[in-house]
Amino acid sequence: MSKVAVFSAGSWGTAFSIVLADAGNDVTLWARREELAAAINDRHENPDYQPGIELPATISGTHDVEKALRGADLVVLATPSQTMRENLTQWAPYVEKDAVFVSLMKGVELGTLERMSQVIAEVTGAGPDRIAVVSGPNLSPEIARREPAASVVACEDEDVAKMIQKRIHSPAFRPYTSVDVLGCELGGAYKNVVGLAVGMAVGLGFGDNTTASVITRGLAETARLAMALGANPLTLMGLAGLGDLVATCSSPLSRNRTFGEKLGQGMTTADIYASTNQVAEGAKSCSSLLALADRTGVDAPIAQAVTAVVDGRMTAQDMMEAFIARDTKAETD
Ligand SMILES: NC(=O)C1=CN([C@@H]2O[C@H](COP(=O)(O)OP(=O)(O)OC[C@H]3O[C@@H](n4cnc5c(N)ncnc54)[C@H](O)[C@@H]3O)[C@@H](O)[C@H]2O)C=CC1
Ligand SMILES: O=C(CO)COP(=O)(O)O
Repeated sequence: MSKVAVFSAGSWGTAFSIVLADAGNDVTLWARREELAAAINDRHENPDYQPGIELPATISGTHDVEKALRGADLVVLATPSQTMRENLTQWAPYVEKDAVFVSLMKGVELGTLERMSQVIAEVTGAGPDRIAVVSGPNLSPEIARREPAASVVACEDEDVAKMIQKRIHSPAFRPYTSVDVLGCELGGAYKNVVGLAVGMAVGLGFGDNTTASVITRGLAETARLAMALGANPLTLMGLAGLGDLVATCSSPLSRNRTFGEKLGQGMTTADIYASTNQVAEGAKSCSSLLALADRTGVDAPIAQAVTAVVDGRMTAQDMMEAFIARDTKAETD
């Protein structure tokens, strides 16, 4: 059986470990806390992030980095994007020589404005044939319950994408291949920002016309930036673009949409952070995506307004009014 190391035992790392185990892999799930690794081994459950879900026997927990990585030919990364560089710098010396990295993360690093595949390349020196991303409409509680879903595995080397596709195709999880790593990563990161804006509209009490308008203009904004940076426009119409955008913006399970809803109801960013232990990537990546759009010369009104609300410089109500009042233009400009 092939061994996969998964870092770490949060919501998505745990749910994806179930996919990997169901697809026939031997999974070692690394947990930051020893007690959580012990619960995974003793109770076959992750009580903190996927409570009530029985984990397959082929998933074992560990707090030992070296043990997790020994013999693993796939290294799956699912930590918050903003800590990845620091985390991977510590883990990289223990990674097997030819192991392939699979990023599940949906964020853009603050400061460097790098996508996660770029951070992985920089920290480890791995080439594009050893770096893949998996992205799509994959809300982790539904995946953990084995509800049917599809996703995209992207790698610049199509043969590697195909190899990973086989390794993660389970009875409930259907992966498609792509070579458009950039398009998949930007789709995944941007949908979180749009999810925040949609959540704000919901929190303000607005209905489906408002949310559909924000979702659609959000897709236009995502596509504008992604295409300017060289992505395939069809990627944005696919599972890692439209698919994930729809899932995130329509589901109360989305942490980004929920974060936005709380902002819409008048909570401050600091209060929302204090109320959850789970990551809402868009609250950080809104400003890195905005900076990336500025650097690329692309208009990004949603990222701009969401950043202002998250930073406490604008209210959600003012954001919605500003969207409507913007200079009018052609839809496809
Ligand atoms: N939960 C979901 O439905 C999905 C999440 N993702 C993406 O996966 C990534 C991880 O998200 P989740 O698992 O949902 O987050 P989470 O908040 O549920 O779990 C985060 C994990 O990272 C660990 N962690 C937190 N801070 C850390 C640090 N400083 N150093 C090392 N580890 C740290 C936590 O202990 C936990 O194991 C994010 O980029 C997210 O956008 C992608 C698809 C689906
Ligand atoms: O990426 C996700 C679904 O595909 C999860 O969304 P949230 O991070 O908003 O919960």
